[in-house]
This record gives sequence, C-alpha cells and structure tokens, in this order.
Amino acid sequence: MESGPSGGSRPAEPGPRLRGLRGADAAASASSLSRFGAEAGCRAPAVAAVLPAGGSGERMGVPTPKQFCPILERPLISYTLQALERVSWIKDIIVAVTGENMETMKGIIQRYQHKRISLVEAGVTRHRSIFNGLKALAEDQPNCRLSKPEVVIIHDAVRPFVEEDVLLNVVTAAQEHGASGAIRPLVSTVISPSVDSCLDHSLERARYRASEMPQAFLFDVIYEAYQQCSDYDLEFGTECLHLALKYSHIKAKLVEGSPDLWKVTYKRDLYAAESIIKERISQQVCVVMDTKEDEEHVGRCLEEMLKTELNHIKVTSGQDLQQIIVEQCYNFVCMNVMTSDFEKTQRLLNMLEESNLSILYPVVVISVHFLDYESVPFGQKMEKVGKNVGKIVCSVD
Ligand SMILES: Nc1ccn([C@@H]2O[C@H](COP(=O)(O)OP(=O)(O)OP(=O)(O)O)[C@@H](O)[C@H]2O)c(=O)n1
Ligand SMILES: O=P(O)(O)OC[C@@H](O)[C@@H](O)[C@@H](O)CO
Repeated sequence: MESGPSGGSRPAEPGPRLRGLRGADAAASASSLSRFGAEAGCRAPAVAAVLPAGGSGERMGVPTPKQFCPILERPLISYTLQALERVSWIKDIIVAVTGENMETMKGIIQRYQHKRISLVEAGVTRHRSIFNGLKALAEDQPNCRLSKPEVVIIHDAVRPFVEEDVLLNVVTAAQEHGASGAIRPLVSTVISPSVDSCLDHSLERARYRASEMPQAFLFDVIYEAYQQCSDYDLEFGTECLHLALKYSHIKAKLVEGSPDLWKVTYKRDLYAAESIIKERISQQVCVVMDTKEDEEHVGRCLEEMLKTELNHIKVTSGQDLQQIIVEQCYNFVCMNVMTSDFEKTQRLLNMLEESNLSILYPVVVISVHFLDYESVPFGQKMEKVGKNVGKIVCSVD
C-alpha cells in the first residue's frame, strides 16, 4: 500500500488543508453520525471506503483513463474524493490505481489537498482492484497499517455525485443485513438475444433494477467472499453484491438511490457531469453588503430578486465572510453603496485567495458600485442591478 505525497506509513496527509473549507460539511456530517446511532439503535460503526480507480476507460475513447479526465480543469476522481471527504464518519478512503498512475494520483491528492487517502495497486480487473483495497484494510495482511473497519463502502471512483444520505443508508442497511447496495429503475428493457441475434425473450422491466454504487458490506462478509472468489468471478464479474450472496450467502438489502448515482462511462457522461457541476456551482451566490445589517440595503433587495432564480443565496455584511467561504459559496456579489473604493471587494479576494477555493471550483466575484446612489430612484437601482447581476451570475461558465 502506498501513502499519499506526505509519505510515512499513515494514509496520505498532503500539505496544508484548504482552510476550513469543510467546516460546514463536518457539522452536517456529525449530525448524520448521531442519526446513525438513532436509526441503527447502536453506536456508529467504524467505516472505510474502497474506490476502484484502476481502469483504462476504453469506452470513453480517449487516451487518458476517464477517472483522470478533467472537468472544469480538475480530474473527475477529485470530485468523487471530495464527495466522500465531506462525510466525516468515513475514516479511511482506499483508492486502487495502477502503478503507472500512482504518481498522477499522488499529485491530485497534493494539489486538491485531499485527506484520509491511502493508495493501493489496482488489479487487472475491477474485482481484483477492489480485493486489493480490502486487503489494505484486513488485519491479516503483512504491513497492514490501517485498522479494520466494521463496515466498508465500495464506490466507483467515476461516480462523483454521491451524497451522504445514500452512504448513510447503505452503511446502516449493511450493519443490519451484512450487505447493501444502491439501485435505480431500469431505463431500457433487458432482452435476451438468441444465438442468431434474434430476440429470444425480454424481461419485464418493472421487476428489475439497475445495480449502482455505493455499496456497503460488513467487512468480514465481503472480505471472506473475495478470499473464496473463483478466478472466473474475479476476472469477469461486475457485481460485488453477487459475490456476497454466492460466497458469503448474504442477501444484500437494496436501497433506492438518487438519479445522480450514474457511472461516467462514455464521453457523453463526461459532458453531462460537467453540466451538472457547472449548474451546481452557478447556483451558489453570496451577496456581500458594505454596511451593517440594514433591511433596506440594496443587497437585501437583490437577495429577494435572485432567490427565485437560485437554490442557494446568502447575504452578509462581511464580518462572517470566512464562515461563508467555509460553506463553499462560489459566486460573490459585493454591493458597494457607501464607498466607491474596492477595499471590501479586495478583502474578499484576499480571503478567497488564501482559502484556495478556486483550486476546487471557478469562483466569480462581481463588484457593484453605485456612482450616483443617492440621486437614482430606488426602483431604477434595483431594476438595473437585478437584471445585470442576475445575467452575469446565471451565465457563469
Ligand atoms: N482493472 C480495473 C478496472 C476498472 N476499475 C475501476 O472500476 C470502476 C468502474 O469500472 P468501469 O466503468 O468499467 O471502468 P473502466 O474499466 O475504466 O472502463 P472501460 O470498461 O470502458 O475500460 C472505475 O472507477 C474503474 O477505474 C478498477 O479499479 N480496476
Ligand atoms: O461493469 P463496469 O465495469 O462498467 O462497472 C461496474 C458496474 O457493473 C458496477 O459499478 C455496478 O453495476 C454495481 O455493481
């Protein structure tokens, strides 16, 4: 097992973290942990995640393995890692990458300041990569440096849109049933072709589901299954839940997943992922006012105008900007009505530069100045501001 760029025997702890960027996530996550205990009626289990990332992405049709393909100039796998890092109760994240991509992966961990990451060598198939990840967590392996978890999540590195609720659902279900996996309705009907490529029969679509990720298992259940797994299954299998059933005789609990759990497989999926990420970040706006709380401030009126367009808008008079950055707002509108200088905006720019947020996402800052604030009738002010700011923010590329 390799550690990240910081070396040493522990999971990668690359350079300085993005300053406080995960504060709000950790708080939200801690509340989920308490839900763990309540729902499962027991203490929260030790949870680790294994991310198979050793594929070549042939179906993507590009030289770069798809997990390293850029989305908004950032590798796809980094979004998946960030999604898992937002979940504070996942204590270790094991990523299986090929030897030739090990340095690339270490560079990604360093640049995007991912933490809790350990790297293992991928196998020639997905199942073998997953097995290598599990071995890194098993205590019966030489040089085992990670503690064995009670529950292990398995999640494809090319499924970036995974939220804490589905992770909590599969882990809670795995605690009770031994195994669990996210499923989705089938979009196309499954048919069986005859040897001469004619329709032999078709399945009743409503009775079947697509197996997606994440999946979760009691560690011993899935590790035992992989240890007993036949070479054929390791070579040609695509379903971890099947291994748990076949070798550990555990029937996984199936939980409905959200539409965003799909796997990036073809080039079109990369374009779709980029659109989803762009839409999400362009929907996050923070209006920074240059005066103390003032209900009549034009910033408050802008908030009223934009909140029907956006799903996440905040207003601040500046003293809690650091907290706002923690909550990962990606677009800022500085409303300067009292002064025409850029002091407030410059302070925000300095904070953003220090937070390194722009490493993760494109950040837009709009500085609005009213040169004739007093003389322009209020209604006209709002008309101009709302129209122009709304256009700029919603057209964030
Ligand atoms: N030997 C392999 C093959 C696949 N994977 C990983 O398993 C996940 C899902 O597999 P898939 O979508 O099939 O990825 P690829 O095998 O890269 O795609 P393709 O089949 O198009 O080559 C991906 O994160 C992939 O990197 C892996 O860790 N080790
Ligand atoms: O078959 P692929 O290698 O494309 O991807 C693996 C998928 O089969 C797998 O992620 C889900 O079906 C859940 O097991």
